[in-house]
This record gives sequence, C-alpha cells and structure tokens, in this order.
Amino acid sequence: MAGNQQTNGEARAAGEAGQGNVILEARDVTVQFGTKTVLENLSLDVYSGEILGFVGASGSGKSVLLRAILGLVPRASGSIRLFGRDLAELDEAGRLLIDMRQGVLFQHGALFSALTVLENIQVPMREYIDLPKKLMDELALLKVELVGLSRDAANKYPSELSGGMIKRAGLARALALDPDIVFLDEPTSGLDPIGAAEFDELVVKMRDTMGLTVYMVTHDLDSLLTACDRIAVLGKKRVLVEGTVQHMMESEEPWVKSYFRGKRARRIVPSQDE
Ligand SMILES: Nc1ncnc2c1ncn2[C@@H]1O[C@H](COP(=O)(O)OP(=O)(O)OP(=O)(O)O)[C@@H](O)[C@H]1O
Repeated sequence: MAGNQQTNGEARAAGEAGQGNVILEARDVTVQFGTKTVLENLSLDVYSGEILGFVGASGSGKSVLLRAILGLVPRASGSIRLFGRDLAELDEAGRLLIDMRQGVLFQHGALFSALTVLENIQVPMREYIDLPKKLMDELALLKVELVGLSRDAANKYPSELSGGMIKRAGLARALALDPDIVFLDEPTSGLDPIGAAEFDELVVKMRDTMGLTVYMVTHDLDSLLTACDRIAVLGKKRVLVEGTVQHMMESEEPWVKSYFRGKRARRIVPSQDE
C-alpha cells in the first residue's frame, strides 16, 4: 500500500475528472437466487482513490452486490475485475492476494465478541501473514490509534464499547493489512449525527492520507453529500444513475429525485426546485 500512495493520489485527482485507474470493474453482472433475479446486467466502475457512495432502496440488492464482489455469492453471468484481475479466473493463491488488498467493514461492525479490540484487529493478520506476537501487537495498536481510538480501548471487549467505537474498531480491523480498497456496509447506521459525521471525516482522512479507495454502501444522505466523490444508485436491478452529488440533484429518475430532492433531503440541502 505504502508504495501505492502517490499513484493512488494521482489517480484520485484524475478519477474526479473521470479518467482515473479503474480499481473495480463490474460488467453485466446478474445474480439470481432460485428463480428470483436480484441483479441483472449491472455494470459499475470504481476509481482508485475515490470514495464511492452506493445507495438504493431497501432490498434493491446493495448487499448482494457487495457479497458478489467479495466472492460470497455466485454470479449467474457477467464479470467482476478487481485490481485488473477477473475474480472468476483466480486460483486459490490469486484469490488470497486479492483478499489481502481489500478490507471489509460489515454492518454492525461484526467484531468477534470473545476477542478484545486488539485481538479482533489481529484476526486478518493471523489469517494472512505470519508475524511475531510483539510486532503484531504494535501494528494493531497503530491501527487503533489510526482510527482515533485510545490505547485503553485496545484491551476492551466489543460489549464494553459504544456504537461509534465499534465502528472505529471494525474500520481498524478492515485496515489491518493496509488494503488498497475498503468496503463499508452502512458504516454510520446506528450512530448519532455527531458520531456519524466524525466517522465520515475519518474515512475522508484515510482516503486523503493513505490513498485508500472506499466503496461505501449507505442510506445516510449526510455521508453521500459530505464524504463521497461519486454516488451510484441501484434500482431496477442495475446501476440507474451514477455521478456527483450535483448529477444526483439534477436527475429526473423518480427514485433519485425523491431521495435527493424529497422532503427529508430539503432539511439538509436546499432543493433546486425551490
Ligand atoms: N441468500 C439469499 N437467498 C435469497 N434471496 C436473497 C438472499 N440474499 C438476498 N436475497 C434477496 O435479495 C434482495 C436484495 O437484498 P439485499 O440485502 O442485497 O438488499 P439491500 O439493498 O442491501 O437492502 P437494505 O438496504 O435493506 O440493506 C432481497 O429481496 C433479499 O431478500
């Protein structure tokens, strides 16, 4: 990752202009469960160094797409390329290399309740790399500090943490192996507005300082407006609209219009209709 910083930074700048390196490329992805088609011919690009907000109605398939990208649900057709590699063509060693370059923060943090924060962060380290315990402790403590938790929190169990601390601990674990991309599944859900805003700031800081690429599934309008460079909207089993906040505000797609220019949105951003 360290060696990628400049590349990612440059790519991010270019990405904003729509010309950055594509780090994740989904093409014509179809996912079915029995006779039910959840995603159909869905295509999406994620650029290196960007924060992409992925939004859509409840039950539209956001988690299914995330699970398909992570290789946890099979595709009926289509392809997903991550770091230029087609996930369907990877052997075990290739998959391992890809897994090491991505971090995931599942909804609710998904920490192991019987492990301390430090031990939770060390789970991916133990799984993928072989390090002496002392070094692993030091590395995990660095991650604890990186996400703004105190060293005291490192020895606490998840049940002793607030919701915001759990999210931060989950992010620290997602960052354990210094990934190039992190997938965040509704990271601010359950947080109060101040905690949510602080988490968003942290994500932006990680992107800015580490050149991290962030794929964030969220329902949080504030996160979409303040933290995301681009937004992709899932609907009708595919990506309906993608682009900047401005693009969303101008879209006449009914769901996008009611989401970004509806009553709730008007409390946050002045509607262009008014
Ligand atoms: N393993 C599965 N078997 C059958 N159907 C599934 C499975 N996983 C998801 N689905 C269905 O796929 C659809 C999309 O679900 P998904 O969880 O991806 O929605 P979502 O957009 O993430 O929703 P939310 O915003 O509420 O989290 C739903 O109808 C769900 O019931």
